Amino acid sequence: MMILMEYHNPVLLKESVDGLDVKPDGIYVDVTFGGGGHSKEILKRLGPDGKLYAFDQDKDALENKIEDGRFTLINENFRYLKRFLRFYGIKKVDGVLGDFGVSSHQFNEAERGFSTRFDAKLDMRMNQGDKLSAYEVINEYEEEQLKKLFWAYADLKNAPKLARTIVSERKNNPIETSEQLNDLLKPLLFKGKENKILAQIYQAIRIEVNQEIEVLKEFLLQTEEILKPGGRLSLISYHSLEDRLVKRYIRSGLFEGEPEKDMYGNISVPFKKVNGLIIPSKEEIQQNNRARSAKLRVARKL
Ligand SMILES: C[S@@+](CC[C@H](N)C(=O)[O-])C[C@H]1O[C@@H](n2cnc3c(N)ncnc32)[C@H](O)[C@@H]1O
Repeated sequence: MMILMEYHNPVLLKESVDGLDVKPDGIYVDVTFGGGGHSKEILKRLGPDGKLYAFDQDKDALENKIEDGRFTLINENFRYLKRFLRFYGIKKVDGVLGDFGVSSHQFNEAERGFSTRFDAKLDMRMNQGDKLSAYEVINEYEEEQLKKLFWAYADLKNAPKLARTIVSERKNNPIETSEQLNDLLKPLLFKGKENKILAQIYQAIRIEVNQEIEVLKEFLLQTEEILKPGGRLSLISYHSLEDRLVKRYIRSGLFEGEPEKDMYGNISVPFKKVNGLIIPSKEEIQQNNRARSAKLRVARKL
């Protein structure tokens, strides 16, 4: 019997689309289209004159394109949000939704190399046309660069040892597959926690390959420019680095430090948060394990 795997089961669907406060004739952007779960929900709430633009850098997502005159799918990185909206003649929008990270489809396709569960070539590119893959990170990065990324993106205490081991192994043999990488690193990981730590290491490599932190910052800065006053930002993050950037940006329009006060002690900020942090219910996590680390933040453009 053939089992058809779902492309992706949307996380915090109702809560995140509620966060957009969809106006029937509004213009919205879903920057992480994937299987189109959030996009379909936005379209349901839009009237005949509404518009939805969606981005996904993975060409596999194109197979989920929605046939609807109000919908446009753009196969590009959302770091070019403003540029591509301008191409379609759009300067300002009513809401932007982002559901970051990888889709279940990407994670479950062995040859994409995102999962520790399969033996595959080291890859992890969300955009199959990108030059940098996990192979280059593991085989060509300096020991110091590897150490830094294991520290910064996975907070691993034994980052120096992991980096040293990788560099010494690849002098003899290139590390080409996930099985080779797993076999090399597992003996260095805390007994009983190997799989969990390995998943953190993979996530750190994935963040580097897809430049996720830089891309998120570039994207956030553009949302401030393209949202109309009162426009909504509804963003779902899956790891603390991402969530911290989103939280700080919503609070102060900055990624670090505090905003400057004027002579009266007032600060000028681009957004106001709409509610506190929203996380999935126990029921949602039971039905969809991928939801377990999700954090939703919603803000309104001032
Ligand atoms: C968690 S999935 C989104 C799932 C989607 N909300 C749904 O309901 O099916 C994230 C998607 O965003 C895409 N993506 C991640 N970062 C991206 C970026 N910087 N630019 C464009 N697409 C990106 C991934 O390729 C993936 O398909």
